[in-house]
Amino acid sequence: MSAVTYLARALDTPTNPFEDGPGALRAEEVALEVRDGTIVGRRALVPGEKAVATGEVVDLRHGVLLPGMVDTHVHFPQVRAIGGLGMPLLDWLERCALPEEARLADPGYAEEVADEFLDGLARAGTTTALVFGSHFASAVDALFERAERSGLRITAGQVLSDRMLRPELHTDPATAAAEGAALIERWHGAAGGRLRYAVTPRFSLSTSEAILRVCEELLHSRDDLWFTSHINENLREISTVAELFPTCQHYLDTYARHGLVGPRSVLAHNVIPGEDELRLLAASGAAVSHCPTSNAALGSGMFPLRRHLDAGVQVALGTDVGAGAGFSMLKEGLQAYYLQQLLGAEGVPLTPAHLLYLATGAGARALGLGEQVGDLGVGKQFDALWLVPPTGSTLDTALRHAPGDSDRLARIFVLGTPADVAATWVGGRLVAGHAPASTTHTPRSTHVHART
Ligand SMILES: Nc1nc2[nH]cnc2c(=O)[nH]1
Ligand SMILES: [Zn+2]
Repeated sequence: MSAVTYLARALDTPTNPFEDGPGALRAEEVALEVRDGTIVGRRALVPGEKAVATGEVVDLRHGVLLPGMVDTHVHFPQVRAIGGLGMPLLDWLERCALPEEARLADPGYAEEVADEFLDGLARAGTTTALVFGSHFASAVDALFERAERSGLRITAGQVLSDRMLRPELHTDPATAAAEGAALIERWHGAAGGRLRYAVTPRFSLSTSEAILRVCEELLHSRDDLWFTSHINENLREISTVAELFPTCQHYLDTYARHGLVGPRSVLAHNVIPGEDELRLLAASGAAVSHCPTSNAALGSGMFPLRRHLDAGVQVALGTDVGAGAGFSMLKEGLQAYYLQQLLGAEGVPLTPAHLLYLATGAGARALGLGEQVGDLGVGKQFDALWLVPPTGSTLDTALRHAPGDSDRLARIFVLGTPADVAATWVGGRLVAGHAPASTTHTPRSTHVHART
């Protein structure tokens, strides 16, 4: 891949606004020089500057460029189950999610769902995702095969359970160990490290000690595998787990005592955590994936962000498709804002910079990719989404009349949808939508040759 210079009105958060304040928002008209997918140069432009670079130039300045979104919790098999409203978690699982997940026993069905799932991520501007896989090894293979072709950065794994779901979703220790080892061997580190494996018990409610011990063996079979599961989402779930694990101090202990909680662990929800669980999460370096639309849809509760931040727990965002309301991380950021507003004095006032960080840099760091992705600085991959709202749309109007950069970003979170994402790149490769034709500037000539 040769060098391309993108001219863009870029918004990103290279530092953490929870530490540096809303000043962490960087809003610049820039020339980003990208070579082999890496941003090798970044130069602020005088607004409206004309011919600015030699070589291939792509002018994106009639839209807004954001870093690619990082979704830290999203279920591959549930894309066709989105929109199941009116039920709390365990009823929703039984009546909405699990019947759909059982259909992925059919490899052809799983392949179709994998395509819809990855397409949904890319169209929403998501470039990196920690994906809750399928109970069926064949479906996990289908997901990784499609993910390899998609160009997206996918960490995923086989979901393991042996009780309380549906018989066809249950496994046994020997099968889980053999299938997990084969999937790790085949996929962990594939596509130049763009694909990684995560050991994934569904949750302790449906995963016995025997399977959690298999998770422990699998996780420690390599030194760089990932771990993800659910925790503390719903009161009935939590009380059931306490009955099933009477010797555990708390829900997190059911994972921690098998060595499953560490710096490469991401736990979804944690809506109703105990103080000792927050302390253990912070001490272990694990991250929590906050899934706002899912928590609201299932009536799970109001995420205690303040308590997580005070305890020093890493927090990132997840869509939790299909309990969540689709692939849009903009919608998750907006819902996170609403939840904290509704918490009043106990809430955390979130500025647009906080929302952008939660949807990009926080997820990158939670997934150990903070050096590679999460913002549009020199040395990072060109993982980006280009927002171009339809002319005359409300977002188009709102952006044209935004009084400042932070307002522009706020309006993107309030009004932006995947339909406004005109293009998505991963490592400089277009993975969704269309980019403008590049023009080639040669140092000698003054005219340019448009290239399709
Ligand atoms: N939101 C959510 N919580 C879960 N806990 C166990 N499985 C699930 C799931 O599929 N979605
Ligand atoms: Zn989930």
